[in-house]
Amino acid sequence: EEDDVKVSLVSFLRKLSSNNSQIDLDLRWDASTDPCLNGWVGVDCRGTNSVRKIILEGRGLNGSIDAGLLCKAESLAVVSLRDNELHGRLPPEISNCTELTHLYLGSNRLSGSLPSSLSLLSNLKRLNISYNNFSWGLPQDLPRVSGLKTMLAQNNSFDGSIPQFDFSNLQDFNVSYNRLSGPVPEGAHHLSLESLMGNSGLCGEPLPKACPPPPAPSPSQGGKTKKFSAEKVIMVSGYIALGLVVLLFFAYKFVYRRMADAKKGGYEKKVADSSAKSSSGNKNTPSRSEYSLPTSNESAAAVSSSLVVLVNPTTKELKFEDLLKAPAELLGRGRFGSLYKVMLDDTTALAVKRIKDWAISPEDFRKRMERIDRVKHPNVLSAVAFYCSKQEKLVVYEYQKKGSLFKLLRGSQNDQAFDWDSRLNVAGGIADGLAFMHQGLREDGIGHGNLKSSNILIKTNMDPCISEYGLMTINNCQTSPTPSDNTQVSILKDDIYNLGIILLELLTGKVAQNNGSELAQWVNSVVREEWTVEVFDRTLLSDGASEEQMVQLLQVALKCTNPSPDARPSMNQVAAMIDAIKEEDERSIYSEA
Ligand SMILES: Nc1ncnc2c1ncn2[C@@H]1O[C@H](COP(=O)(O)OP(=O)(O)OP(=O)(O)O)[C@@H](O)[C@H]1O
Repeated sequence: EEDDVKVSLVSFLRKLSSNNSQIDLDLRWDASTDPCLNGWVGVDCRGTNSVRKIILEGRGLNGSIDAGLLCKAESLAVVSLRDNELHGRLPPEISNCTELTHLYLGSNRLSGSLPSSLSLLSNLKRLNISYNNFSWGLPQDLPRVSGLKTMLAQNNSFDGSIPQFDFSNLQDFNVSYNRLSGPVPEGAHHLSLESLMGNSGLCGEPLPKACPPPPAPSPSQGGKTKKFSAEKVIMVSGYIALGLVVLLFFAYKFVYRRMADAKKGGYEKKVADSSAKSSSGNKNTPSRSEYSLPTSNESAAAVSSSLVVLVNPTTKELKFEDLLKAPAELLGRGRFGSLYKVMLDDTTALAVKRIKDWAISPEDFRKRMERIDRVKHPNVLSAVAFYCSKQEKLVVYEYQKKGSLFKLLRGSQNDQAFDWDSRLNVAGGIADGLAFMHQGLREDGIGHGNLKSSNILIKTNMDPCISEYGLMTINNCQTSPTPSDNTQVSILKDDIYNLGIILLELLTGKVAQNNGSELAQWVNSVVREEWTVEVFDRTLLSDGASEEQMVQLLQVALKCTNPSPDARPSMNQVAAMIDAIKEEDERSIYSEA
């Protein structure tokens, strides 16, 4: 019996590592020894012969899960295989692990449908399958697992509707960035937007899009809805646009009233007539014009609450009302604000960042934005315009249709090509842009402040361009573990740390979570063990990318992510180091030729 379990677990690991004997050696799983007494790495026992936990996180496992073999260890309660490169399905035999309470499979490449037998795991408390490629519907009888407290399924390709969970019992729930559709279930209306967004077909509270009126019966009982018809897509985007216009309108009215109230010391009853005419305002120079908002003249806040246009994206000059009127779509909502795609006309798309909770005065904000606008680099996205009032801060950029580096990296996990030359070019471009900005804005102490792969956009020629420069100060955000005693310096040191994390993402093909410290720790631990090659994205190695250059870039990344801010290089030095690697690259191409 017991031997059976050992043999099964060893075979399970073989399949998990796709027969990588080095991993077998490292983990010391050996059927002739005892998992509980002989220290099988990643295995935890209760007593002597009952395996309770198997934790194999971030070990570069790239095989598949044989749940039949795994669940021979019947007493298993915790299984965590997250942050690997596992592919294939989650087999239905997972239900043989009847004692399972925690199943963590996040950040792998698992695909196919989730087995409906999951709902037989009656002890399951925490399920995390986020950041995989699972598709089809979420099992509709999953809510049968009555003790479920965590259900994280974000960033997959699930379609169909959201099952009727007992939401009052769920502590963590996230199904964002899938292809779910239909109404948000009753009982889920109190959930945060973050846990549902990124599903273009979902409607109802808390999403901005209302559901169409009844007769339409709730779609997809079986959870296997087909793709939307073109008609539906058009209808759905119509609703989003409408919802947003209404939302922005009310936001604007709210902001205006609050300002009017403030001006009157809060005593006088507000008499603001928000139907005030849309005055086109006092036009100044064509390159930099300020438009008064449609507030009544008595409002002294008119100067601060104005749309400042920095460049003209179209022949006609942009007005705040144009933004309000145009169809818009919520692209994302981060910790620091939301981003809307606004279609000015058929050809002009803008990205409007609405910054949340930034205690900066409108005047300081205006100065800051204008200061940043004076330092221009091809790898840094300049703002088209910005709007500021006491409550509302918007920054308008040109929409970049190729999307972000984050998206590109995730795509490359799904076998979309992102070769070494392009990655090196992206790395160099980001460093050049940042070095230029750091130099130009050093005295003002303006750094990027929120550097991460989703804020690196990819131009049509595959060059990177850095978005949202300077929208964070050390006070409203701290992304890296840099102590903030000298804030001016530390925001720049923060950027360098974050660039290091982006370099690690480019090298490993893995997407960092939170501030990337886990990714950095993992890379450091592998490098310490002298298994450096193990950290690199396998697709790069199999493409024949230069290992020497990858090691060189890795060294730059590790310098940038040094836990001690003072030990990190300056952005100029980073740019120079990457340049040197690139030059060598070019030389090697020539010599081969
Ligand atoms: N100008 C743009 N053009 C196209 N896509 C953009 C543009 N700016 C941002 N995006 C993309 O829109 C999505 C949402 O952006 P948002 O800035 O809200 O997210 P975030 O960067 O994850 O969060 P935050 O910046 O608030 O920390 C991201 O995937 C981002 O890459």
